[in-house]
Amino acid sequence: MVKWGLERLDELIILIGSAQESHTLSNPFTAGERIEMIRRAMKAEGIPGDRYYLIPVPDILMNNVWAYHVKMYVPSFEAVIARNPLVLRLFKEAGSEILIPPSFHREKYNSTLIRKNMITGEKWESLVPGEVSDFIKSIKGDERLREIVGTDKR
Ligand SMILES: Nc1ncnc2c1ncn2[C@@H]1O[C@H](COP(=O)(O)OP(=O)(O)OP(=O)(O)O)[C@@H](O)[C@H]1O
Ligand SMILES: NC(=O)c1ccc[n+]([C@@H]2O[C@H](COP(=O)(O)O)[C@@H](O)[C@H]2O)c1
Repeated sequence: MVKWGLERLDELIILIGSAQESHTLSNPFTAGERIEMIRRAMKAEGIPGDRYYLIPVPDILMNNVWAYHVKMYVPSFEAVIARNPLVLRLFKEAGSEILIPPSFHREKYNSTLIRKNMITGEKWESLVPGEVSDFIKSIKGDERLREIVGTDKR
């Protein structure tokens, strides 16, 4: 998605959504850990640090004003790249230009599936960049997820 975006725009602002969350089943990693994963993956792909910003944005209770809440955290932007239907709707309603990237093997590159495999002990490493699996293992992230769901036997 990043490469697709950088073919169309000079710089990307990558939002770290639900930034207040960590240690949950759907968001096991802190915003800071997610920043490290993305930076490592970008470096490995040779994407220069001056072509993207990483900005953590916490959730709010009011969907209707979320796009304006995001705008408060980021520099001005030309277009929004997203596939999530709620994200697209909220930015469209707030008047932003929308770019929808294609789905790149979404059947396997899918965070819910990757977390499920971490929990059940199936292979997940090949579904993320090598630098990201190394980082997750270095912080024992897969163990953390198993503990969160209570399946860690120790
Ligand atoms: N293979 C892909 N091709 C296109 N877009 C993708 C792909 N994988 C992820 N995305 C987009 O990147 C964003 C993050 O997806 P990701 O699966 O990491 O987390 P998510 O949407 O929060 O899902 P989950 O609820 O499974 O954690 C989404 O907007 C998604 O549409
Ligand atoms: N009301 C809100 O806080 C609100 C609304 C829409 C999306 N979001 C966030 O935007 C992100 C969307 O993520 P994906 O594009 O990865 O599906 C999530 O972190 C989600 O929580 C938040």
